[in-house]
Amino acid sequence: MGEEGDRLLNLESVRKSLVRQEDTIIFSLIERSKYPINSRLYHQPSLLHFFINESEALQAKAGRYISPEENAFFPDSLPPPMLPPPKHKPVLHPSGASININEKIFDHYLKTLIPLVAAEGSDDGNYATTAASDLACLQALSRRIHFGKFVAEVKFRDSPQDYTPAILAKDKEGLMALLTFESVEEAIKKRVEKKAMVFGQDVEKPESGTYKVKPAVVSQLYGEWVIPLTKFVQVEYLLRRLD
Ligand SMILES: C=C(O[C@@H]1C=C(C(=O)O)C=C[C@H]1O)C(=O)O
Repeated sequence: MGEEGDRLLNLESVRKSLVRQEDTIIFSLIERSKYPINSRLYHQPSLLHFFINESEALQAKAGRYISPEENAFFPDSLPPPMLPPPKHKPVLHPSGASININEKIFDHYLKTLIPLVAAEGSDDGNYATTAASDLACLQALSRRIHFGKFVAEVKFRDSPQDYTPAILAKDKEGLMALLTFESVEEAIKKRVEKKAMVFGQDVEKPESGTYKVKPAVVSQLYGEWVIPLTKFVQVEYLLRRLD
């Protein structure tokens, strides 16, 4: 949401941001698909872990985690920002800051997603560029999934009378039903598949039907993982909304 704060916070603007974030996610996956799995990067002690930790320390100093849209993968012991915190009124309920499901995201990314998008072959030695591309994918996915906090905030503000009883009753299923819009989800799955076709095609031979990342994988990624986790974040946020 940034500086503009409440004025721009509505379901339409939040959904628009999610649509734009699809581009970032798909392009980052296309970048990762240049490299094979490169599993040495993930062996203990993990070079990827080190790469993310050090990158996050640098970005924390530059103020990345001042933004409520950003959640670190290794939030413990990050250095403080060099900038003063923003003066505008926070959009989210303060307890939203305690929701961080990056461990889940990291785990699923490593185990399930990399094998689906990585290039053929097992190791090309490009560990640093592969790690940089893993970080880009992870940050884009994490931002999208944690954006559920903003979606939930908007939905709550639009109809507190519907959400309040379910929050007070800690009714997770009821909250899930209230915040779900199946037609929106179906449209997202179709759109990301189409984007993967357009962004990942061979522009010289579009008829070849080869894509840098399989469009079906992207729509599966959204349907089975990104959307369910965004909804999980929404429920977790709403449960704390009246604390
Ligand atoms: C994000 C929203 O909430 C839910 C989650 C969605 C998602 O993660 O893409 C889509 C539709 C809703 O079921 C929304 O309503 O836009």
